[in-house]
This record gives sequence, C-alpha cells and structure tokens, in this order.
Amino acid sequence: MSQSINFSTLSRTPHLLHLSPHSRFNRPLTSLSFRQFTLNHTSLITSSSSKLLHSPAERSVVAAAVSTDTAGIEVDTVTEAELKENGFRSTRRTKLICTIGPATCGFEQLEALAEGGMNVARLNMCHGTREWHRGVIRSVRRLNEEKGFAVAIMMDTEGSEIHMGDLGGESSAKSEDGEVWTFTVRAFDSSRPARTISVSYDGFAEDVRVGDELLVDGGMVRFEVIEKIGPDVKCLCTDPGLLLPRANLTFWRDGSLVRERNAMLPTISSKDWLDIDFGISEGVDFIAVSFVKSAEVINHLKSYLAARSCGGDVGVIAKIESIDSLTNLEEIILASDGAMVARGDLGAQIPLEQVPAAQQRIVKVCRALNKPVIVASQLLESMIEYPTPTRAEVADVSEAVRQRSDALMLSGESAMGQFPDKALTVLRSVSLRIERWWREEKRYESTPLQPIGSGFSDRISEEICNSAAKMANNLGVDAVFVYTKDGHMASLVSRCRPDCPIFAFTTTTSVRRRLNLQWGLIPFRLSFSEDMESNLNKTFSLLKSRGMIKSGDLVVAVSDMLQSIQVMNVP
Ligand SMILES: Nc1ncnc2c1ncn2[C@@H]1O[C@H](COP(=O)(O)OP(=O)(O)OP(=O)(O)O)[C@@H](O)[C@H]1O
Ligand SMILES: CC(=O)C(=O)O
Ligand SMILES: [K+]
Ligand SMILES: [Mg+2]
Repeated sequence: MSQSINFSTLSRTPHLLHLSPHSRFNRPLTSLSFRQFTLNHTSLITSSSSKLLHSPAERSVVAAAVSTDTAGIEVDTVTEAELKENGFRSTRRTKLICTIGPATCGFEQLEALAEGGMNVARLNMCHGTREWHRGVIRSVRRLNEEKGFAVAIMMDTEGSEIHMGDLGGESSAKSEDGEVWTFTVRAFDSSRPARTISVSYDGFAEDVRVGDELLVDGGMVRFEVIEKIGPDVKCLCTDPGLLLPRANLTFWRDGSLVRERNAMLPTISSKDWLDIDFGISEGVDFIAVSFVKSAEVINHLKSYLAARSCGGDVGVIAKIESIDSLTNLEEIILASDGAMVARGDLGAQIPLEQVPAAQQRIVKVCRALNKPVIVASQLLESMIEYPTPTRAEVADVSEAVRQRSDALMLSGESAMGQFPDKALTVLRSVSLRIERWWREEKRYESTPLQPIGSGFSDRISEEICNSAAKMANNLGVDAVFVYTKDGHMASLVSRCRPDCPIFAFTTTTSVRRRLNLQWGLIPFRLSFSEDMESNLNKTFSLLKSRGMIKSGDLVVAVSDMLQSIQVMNVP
C-alpha cells in the first residue's frame, strides 16, 4: 500500500486535499492524494455561485439542490449582521449562557438577551414553577422560530444537596451579627415564623453537632450551631448577610466539610427525574446535572434518555461542584457531553483558594477529551446591583476567556439582577477583546492535543480537523467550513481553537442549537448532500447572496461525508 501526497496547483483553482475521494468514515483509508477541480466557466448555476463544478451530473445536482431548497440557510439575524458589518475575524468565539429568572423571563427581555449574544438560556429547576419554566421554554422556541435565533435551552437540576426553603415568598431575609436563628426540618403551613429557616434535608438535625459551622451559599452568611432541640437547630449568626431563597447549606467541623449521611443523597432525586421528564417533553437541548459524584449517574441518565429515544437530542452536562466530582473528574467528563465549573457550590465544598486551580484543571481536561466546558458563577456578581463590574470581575472573566473555555455563564446577574443586558454586554466585550489579544499575540498553545478517537476512522477525522485548523492558522484563512450531520466533526475543529471562526453547517435544527455551546462555532442549518462540491457551491451562493461572504475570501473546508480538506477562495 502506498501513502502518497500528490500536490499540484493551477491559478484560481481550488485545491482539494482528499483522502481517497469517495470513501466514507467506516472505510479505513490508507492513501493520501491531491485532487484538483478545473474551473468551468459555463456553469449552469447562477453567476454568484461557485465555479467548482466539473461534470454535467454535478452541475445538475447543485442546480436541483439550490432550486428546491426553499429554506436556504438558517442563521440568526445577529450573526448575519455581525458578519456583514465586521467580517469573519470579529465574531465572538466564547459562548454566553444566561440564567433566566424574574428579571428576564418576558418575551421582549429574552429577545434583548438573544440580540445581546445569549447562546444558551439556562433554567434552574431549584426555582420557579413548572408552568413558569414551560412559559420561558416556549418563548425561547418562539424567538428562534420567528427571528432565526438558535438559542439552546439548558435545564439545570435541583439535586438533593441541603438547601434552605423558599422563605415563604420573600425575596430575601437579612441576618444580623449575634442573632439566633432556627434551622428546622419542619414545614410551615402559613407564614414563616421570625428568624426561622426550613431545611430540605430530613437528616439535617441528626447530622449536625453543637459547635459545627453552618455556611449559607458557601460563606455569604455564617452561623455557629449552639443548640439542638428535636427537629430544630439553634444557630448564632457570626457573619451577617442576606439569606436568599433556596440557598445552599453546608456544614463544617474542624475545618472540613461534614459529609455524613447527606453524602448518600441521590444525585438525581425523584423530583429531578420528574423535572427531566418535563424537560424531555418540552424538548430542552441540555440537562445539567447538579452535584455529580461519579460517572455512573451520567451513564444512568444517558441510558434513560436513549430509552426515551432522545439520546442524541439532549446533551448531558456534568456540573463539577463537589469534592467527589473532582476526585472522579476524568471519568465523569468522559461520560458526559460537557461540563460546568459550578464555582458557587464548588467554593463551598473546597477552600476558596483552591477554586482557580480546580477551574483550570477542569477546563484542560474538557479540552483534552473534546467536551465543551462552561465557567459559571459570580463572574459579574456586583452587576446584580450595579451597572458596571468591578475590575476584579473583568479580570476573572478575562481569565476564563484566556483559558479558552467554551462558554461563560451569568447566574443571578441575568436571573434577578438589575442590569441583565449590561452584564451580557460586559461578557461580550471582554470576550471579544481577550480573544483578539490572543490572536494578535499569536499565542498558540505549545502542548499538542492528545489523540482521543478509539477507532481508526475516528482518528482520521481527528487528524483531518487538526490539520485543517493548522492550515487555517498558517495560511491565515478567513474561515473553516465544516459540514457535519451530528456535529462531531465541528467539535473536533472547535477543539483546536483555530484563529478564524468555524462555520458549522448541519442539517438539523437541534444539532444547530447544541453546537451553539461550543467555542468558535457559528452554526448554520442547511440541507446538504454527500457531494462536497455541490455543498460548497450551494453554501457560497447562499452566503454570498446574503452578503455574509465575498469573492476572494479564503476558506478551508472539511466534512464528515468525505474525508478531505479543501482550501479555496470563494469564487
Ligand atoms: N427561575 C427563577 N425564579 C426565581 N429566581 C431565580 C430563578 N432562577 C434564579 N433565580 C435567582 O437567581 C439567583 C442565582 O441563580 P442561580 O441559578 O445561580 O441559583 P443558585 O440558587 O445559586 O443555585 P445553583 O447552585 O443551582 O446555581 C438565585 O439564588 C435566585 O435568587
Ligand atoms: C452554577 C452552580 O450550580 C454553582 O455555581 O453552584
Ligand atoms: K441547580
Ligand atoms: Mg450549584
């Protein structure tokens, strides 16, 4: 068997580097050859379309595809405007997630977030009624349908960690230094008695001991346990602050987190399973699983989704926010479709000063294993109340972008803050600036990406994507085009974090929405065929007619139908 690369060029001719032109993924390939297409100036296609066609059969395929595809290409108005105004280079690579809450649940508010760059809307099942969540999901769907957005929906499970009750409808309660509060497993029929907080975990009163420290939201408010009376635990406030509804509770003894029977609480509670069923029926794109401890629960959920016939349609995101999840990090991430650095609770479970190193490790492992990673919590916390962020917050956002995480997430800033749109604008502008700085400095990572594919054809796809990204950087191309049915090939290109944006063309709306979570991908929905030349022609024609690309733009194209890398100027 020979392994050869034949390279020849003609001026104004697209160069196509094929690994055996008509082979498919399931057929291992052993030869590299370089094929070229001649220009055909008598193309049957309109003058704005590409001139890559070289046989009457191909021309007729393209002509049919272009004329019958009434839907054309689906892309949102914001991306379209951005591409037209500022060109490829200016597009944002880091994706943005907004937690939706009372401040942002109206249709116009959601629309403002989508226009501000929200790629994913997150619904936290700790809060709100099912009707409320259904309303938000439907509004986002309507926004996508009416305005061409591809905002994905992520449902975040409540999990069964210990948390406070909902404060009987109050938005917060102030706890002052030296006050004695009662934490109890009793439920209240009517209004909440003064200085009393209900606790979600029945074993709470048994597990705590006098002298333990009780931390609300990882230390936003602190108490010391002074007395236990049946189901009631009397606590002295030692660090005053605001108690928010359903805030997380942890207790500490001699400087370590107490993990007694509460460590045995199920990761996915019965309420979570009902929420998951609801999410499936409403067609959410991602389920983020809170307090994951091992890969087992992720595998369990994935089997459940597969049994419900929506395995490929719902991505499972592991939230890394417990000590156990750090211990089993690699296996959890391998089992998942992505991970979230949930710094809020993580910072309540490990010492705060260890959180930055944990973040960096999680981001690296995700990148190595080709899973999208989200950095979440307190990115712009002060913007819940103030219209500008602190300098330290801007530095924190910059660091997450510099680590090249896939996505940044707003929590309270967008859910119940006073300046949700401004917070999103800060994320957007900081991301753009840091990404540009990275490119200007030519700061390529020195450590090469480790191979991840197990089968030979997976390895070929990976090598193609690695090479395409390298070629894109070395040749200074304007964009990588990737044609992908299931999105995998697009994720492999994204993993390389090339200098230029990645136009990801996919045939289904649900894959398009899911690609919206990954670094650098600009997802388009487009129906395409197995024939790459006709796909390219069609894409060039559609994008040119909408002013999103122009003649002369240099493009590298890969696809999961044909194992090839093609480099060409837009005709
Ligand atoms: N659907 C909602 N309805 C009402 N308030 C909400 C909603 N979602 C979020 N919030 C408010 O925004 C705050 C921050 O949201 P966030 O999603 O970070 O929640 P959290 O309670 O800190 O828990 P988690 O650890 O699950 O993120 C919440 O404490 C709550 O006050
Ligand atoms: C997002 C989340 O759950 C956390 O930071 O704890
Ligand atoms: K949650
Ligand atoms: Mg959490």
